[in-house]
Amino acid sequence: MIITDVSARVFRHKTRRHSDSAGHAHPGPEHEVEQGILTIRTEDGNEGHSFAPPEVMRPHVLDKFVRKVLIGQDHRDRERLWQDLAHWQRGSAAQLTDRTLAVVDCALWDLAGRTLGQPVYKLIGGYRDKVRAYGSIMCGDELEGGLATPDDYGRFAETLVARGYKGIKLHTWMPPVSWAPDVRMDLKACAAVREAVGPDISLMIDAFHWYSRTDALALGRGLEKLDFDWIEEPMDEQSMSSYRWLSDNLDIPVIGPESAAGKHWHRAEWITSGACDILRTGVNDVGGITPALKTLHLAEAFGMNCEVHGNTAMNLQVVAAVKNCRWYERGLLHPFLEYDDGFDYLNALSDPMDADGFVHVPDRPGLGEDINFDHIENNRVA
Ligand SMILES: O=C(O)[C@H](O)[C@@H](O)[C@@H](O)C(=O)NO
Ligand SMILES: [Mg+2]
Repeated sequence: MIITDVSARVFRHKTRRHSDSAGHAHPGPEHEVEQGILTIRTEDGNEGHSFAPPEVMRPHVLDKFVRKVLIGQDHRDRERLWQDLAHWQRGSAAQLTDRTLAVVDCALWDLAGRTLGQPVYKLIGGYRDKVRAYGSIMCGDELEGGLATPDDYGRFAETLVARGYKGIKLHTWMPPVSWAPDVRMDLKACAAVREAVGPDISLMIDAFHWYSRTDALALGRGLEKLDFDWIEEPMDEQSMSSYRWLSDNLDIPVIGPESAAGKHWHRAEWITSGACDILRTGVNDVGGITPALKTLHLAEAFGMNCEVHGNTAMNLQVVAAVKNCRWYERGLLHPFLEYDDGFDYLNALSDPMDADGFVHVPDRPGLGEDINFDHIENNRVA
């Protein structure tokens, strides 16, 4: 049970996903990128693993903070280990981030599951073994036949419904797209999708994240006419009062915060201030599975749903362990990419979806990732 080692490996894998200057993903030519895998090992030889960008588990962070908290401790004491790391953030000169807390917490949950031969959601307390997915479309682009026009979105939405999705979220056009942002174009894309899929598919938007209050209001009013289920991150989430103002002035549910710092503590303030109608959390956004569960349970106490941000095994395990979350966010999707091809460092998809749009939680232990360790060793860079 005692943790004896915490290590990071960095390896290369191939992908066609590229990040733009705002960090949003778009398709491009196949290239190699670096990925990190954190491994926590105990005295009896059991291991837990979690993936994250290499900088999140760089030597300085592991040496100065993570190893000092974990080594010699009982790996089952996840709550205390998480609290100890979270308390060290204040005095870490901003070097110990929520993303590092997340990868450590996820590796500890994976370790617990692999040690006991159980999936994480069963350790938490399972609620379901499959969950409806919404297709989360990439931000718009200027690629011919990609997501360059409202009709492109409409055509792609038709293919997603044919694949089985019963919900679709549009990330619309944002800079560095040359003419973005544009509320009218956002609404044209949303109208094209509603026209293409009909009234029975749930639709949501995740818009340009820095609209003014009046632009966000105009967008929301337009979406109400298209019967969208929620409006997400149309303004800077650091202005909670702007979201309270928007929620007061719109009928369409406002969801958030996704990217605002402050973990479950700040999300409690969003609830009590009336800044959102649906809460939002994400394993990477709040520092792990442990605080993501705290956020979901907080929302439940207020009679609210809380939607979980992002795909990947760790978010699926959390969604499978709660009732007050309608969807699993499956993406990001684009006409030029085949999401079901997965990654070359995993032997199987962590979020397989059936023809009815249900994602089935893998019955594998821990986070449920079928890791290709040969690929990792054969492509190591550190
Ligand atoms: O901002 C991004 O990187 C993407 O939009 C990403 O966070 C996306 O997954 C999202 O916002 N989902 O809600
Ligand atoms: Mg979002």
